[in-house]
Amino acid sequence: MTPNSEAGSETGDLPVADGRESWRHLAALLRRQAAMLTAATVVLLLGSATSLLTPILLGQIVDEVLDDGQLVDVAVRAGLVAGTGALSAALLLVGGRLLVVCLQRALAELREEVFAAAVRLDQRLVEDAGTSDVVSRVTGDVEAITQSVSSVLPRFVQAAFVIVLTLVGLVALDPWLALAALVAVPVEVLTTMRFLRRSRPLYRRLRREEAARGQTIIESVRGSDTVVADRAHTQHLARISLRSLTAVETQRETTQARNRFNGGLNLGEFLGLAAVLAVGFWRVADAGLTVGAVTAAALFFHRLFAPIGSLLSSIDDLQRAAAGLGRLVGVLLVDPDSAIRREVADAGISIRSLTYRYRPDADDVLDEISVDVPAGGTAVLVGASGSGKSTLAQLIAGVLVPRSGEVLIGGVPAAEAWCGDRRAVLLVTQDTHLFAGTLADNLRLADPDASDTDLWSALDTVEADWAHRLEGGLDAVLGNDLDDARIQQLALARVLLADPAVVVLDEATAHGGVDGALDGAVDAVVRGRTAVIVAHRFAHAETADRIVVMERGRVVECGSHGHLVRREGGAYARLHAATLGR
Ligand SMILES: Nc1ncnc2c1ncn2[C@@H]1O[C@H](COP(=O)(O)OP(=O)(O)OP(=O)(O)O)[C@@H](O)[C@H]1O
Repeated sequence: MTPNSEAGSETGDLPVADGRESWRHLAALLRRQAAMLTAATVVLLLGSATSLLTPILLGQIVDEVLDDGQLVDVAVRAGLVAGTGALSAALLLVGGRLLVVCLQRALAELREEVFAAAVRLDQRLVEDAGTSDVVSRVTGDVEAITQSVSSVLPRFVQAAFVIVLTLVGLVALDPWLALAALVAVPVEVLTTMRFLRRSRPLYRRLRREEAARGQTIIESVRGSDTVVADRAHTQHLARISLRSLTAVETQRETTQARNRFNGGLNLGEFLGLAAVLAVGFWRVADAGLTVGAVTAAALFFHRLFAPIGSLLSSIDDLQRAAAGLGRLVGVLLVDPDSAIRREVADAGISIRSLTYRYRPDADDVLDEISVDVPAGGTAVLVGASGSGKSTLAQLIAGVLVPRSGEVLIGGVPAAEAWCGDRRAVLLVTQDTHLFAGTLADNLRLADPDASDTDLWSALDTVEADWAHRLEGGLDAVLGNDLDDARIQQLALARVLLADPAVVVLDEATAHGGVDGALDGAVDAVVRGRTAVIVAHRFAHAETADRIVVMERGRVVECGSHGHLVRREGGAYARLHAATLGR
């Protein structure tokens, strides 16, 4: 990973690309749209050039009127003003649209790359940085860039073209008038430099603070059970308020900076226009310049200001987009292959003195856990909601990495455990997700090389009889009408296809309902592997090698069903009795 130059300590370690890195990436994406980009540039240049004719024609109309010219000449020129105005508007519209299309295409590619990289990120890095940091990059930052790409950038490019061509026109009309117009330049430059110096760090701070606020909200919602149990509403609300207030305060500072910037721009415009009119007065009196020419120059200058204002105020949005781009490209800087792979000796699980907290400043949710599951054995985790079962399951699956103690699969840390070219351990949760595509697409995520026969065999093993009734079979496009239990069956079929040595099922049968419709599928998936099952019912506990009973992040009992259920007053016996009594 490249060093993180921008991410603050508050949001951990996800890198942010610097300007050069972001530009290099953007340029590579734009090169793929070279033809359309060239067409857009040519059309925009033509549109800007055509728009220059309007002030010249209006100046000529002024001279015609002052010289008592023919009405028909005035009318012809007025017609030309309307015609060139319409042509210029049409060209600028078409050029702007072309530009938006190629920028949107480039952005779509970037978004796909970033999304693909985000889902491959090391979970520990994501947790350290704060989940909401990743989420805000693929949502808020993408939104800031999309907005710039769709409206700000085309406006910026158009404005830049109009400014350059208008300056050329002004010099051609009368160099003294062009010189007078330059009075505005130092005011504009100083105002802009001051604004850039002030706003750049402000925008970055704002994005960080918004991410931190999002993270606090996510944590409070995720841990709502504990918040309610500990009666910690007030503290959590206070933390959210504090983070929100900090972000609002920074937002206020950015608005203030922007207002000062706009005031500076207006002052520059006033000084420049006054100078052009004063010099124009002198040039008409002493150098024989026509009133029409000075009118054209004043209009040129005035016209210059709309694009200058638009260009300079676009800088504001472009900076926000640039900050977002740096954060997006930063996700691409994380090397997904940096994860260490180590071959496991066998499929046994060994957990030693494991303690875990989600954030360095949070409380421990697991405390000194030590459990062994021999290769091929099954352990069932039971306990009240919030006791830490899912956290332990994720640590065993290597999705989370211990902060203290160890979780070993076949002698190597779970997150680094591989069997040949596959991960040694796989986690299935109750979060059912159907991926867009066909039945085969949903299954081949686990093994892209699986044959149709392999897919049918996996489906039959998890008792997914419904798949045979689908029109189109494996090529049937799956839709929202597939219920959660069926989607869960697909997840279990994927385990068979991925064929890991160790499987962790976190409430993976929850959608099977109380009658245990998925129990047969789970038995099939567990057969021949080491398994850890987080159970919401006791179906698998009765046949498991060992049951691990958890309370408030600790293991309070461990043993077989027969042994634990007979322990009078024991935690498992109580849970079991409570479930039967339901
Ligand atoms: N991503 C997270 N960030 C912060 N805290 C979390 C996160 N996930 C869980 N927690 C907290 O960790 C503690 C243990 O939660 P965990 O989900 O592991 O328990 P559980 O026994 O699986 O509960 P349930 O049966 O309700 O799923 C709880 O206090 C929970 O609020």
